[in-house]
Amino acid sequence: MAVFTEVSPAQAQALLDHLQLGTLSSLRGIGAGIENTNYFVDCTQSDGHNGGHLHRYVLTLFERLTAAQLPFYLRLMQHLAQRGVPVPEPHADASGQILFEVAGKPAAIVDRLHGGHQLAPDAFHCEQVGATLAQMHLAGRDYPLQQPNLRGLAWWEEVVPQILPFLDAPQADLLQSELAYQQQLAASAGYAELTARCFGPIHADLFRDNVMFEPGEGPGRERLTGFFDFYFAGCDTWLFDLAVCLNDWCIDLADGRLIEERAAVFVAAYESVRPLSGTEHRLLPALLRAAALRFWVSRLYDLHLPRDASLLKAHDPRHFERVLRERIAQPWHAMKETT
Ligand SMILES: Nc1ncnc2c1ncn2[C@@H]1O[C@H](COP(=O)(O)OP(=O)(O)O)[C@@H](O)[C@H]1O
Ligand SMILES: N[C@@H](CCOP(=O)(O)O)C(=O)O
Repeated sequence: MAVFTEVSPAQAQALLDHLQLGTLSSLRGIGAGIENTNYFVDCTQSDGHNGGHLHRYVLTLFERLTAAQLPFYLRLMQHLAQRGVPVPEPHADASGQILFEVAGKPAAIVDRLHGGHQLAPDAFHCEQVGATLAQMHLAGRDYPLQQPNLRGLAWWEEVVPQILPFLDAPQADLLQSELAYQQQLAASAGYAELTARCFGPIHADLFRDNVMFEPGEGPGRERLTGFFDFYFAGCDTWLFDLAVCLNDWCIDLADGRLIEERAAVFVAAYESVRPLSGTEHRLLPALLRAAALRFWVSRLYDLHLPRDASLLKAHDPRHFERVLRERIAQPWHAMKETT
């Protein structure tokens, strides 16, 4: 069940009319979401010939985020799309508004990306995600809105004490010691350099299920069509975003081990667009630990302290416990480009 709020064709058409997007031809609820209500919306726009062109959009009704919280995310998508980053662009009305109300919920219409997820990525997929991630970071540098990463250190400090009673002793030790390690890191001169120079809007949740690919030329040459689901975005170090990606795109999901060849390709592609500084190279192992901790904490929190009437289906926290233990036991440095 992922359509939490029903939208009628008349309600969808009213929004399409307001945005001058054409005539509704199909409205289908999307089953995959766990957080918002999403519909695929197809419509035709008359060009005076052949019955018009088909345009494909996604209508999202926000079930958790409020109208006050949404501009940071939606304006970021608009900002990035207008700078050529492949992300769904929210459609604006004649006055420039991009946030509307449908069936009593805040709502937006964005472009539909072509293709589907690649849940078993190879080096070619990682190369494309790495390069596009760096492109996105650079394009976000002049984004004017500010919001911290709401799943960053301050949030870990707030929720770790609430989670600890649910853990066994080795888990509690690991959680506390890793939090202390990350607090020290955040207070270090190297980290201050990252926040001063290598910082901006990040996606912060760019897992395999938040990127689309479509078939390309030749077998195994799928082409990236875009990043989506920006609703954990915030301002943080670019290196944290890279670490989140490496911990999902470049690991063996069975045991959390980093697949070093794939990670090296990912980082090299990223650096082909934005080279990492010496400090970023030095701190990558620590940020890989931070990125593992972030999702271990959120998964523990969602499992043990679900929000009232939560729509979330909790993911398995043990996966990111394994990833964290791996990153501590086997720190990984990307080779620094020397050319
Ligand atoms: N802009 C988009 N283009 C194409 N498909 C999309 C787009 N946005 C969402 N989807 C589809 O809807 C599904 C659910 O979206 P998602 O953002 O993950 O929902 P939720 O936030 O509820 O988890 C995705 O897996 C994807 O198939
Ligand atoms: N990627 C996170 C969960 C975030 O949910 P999403 O489906 O909205 O991306 C995790 O794996 O814990």
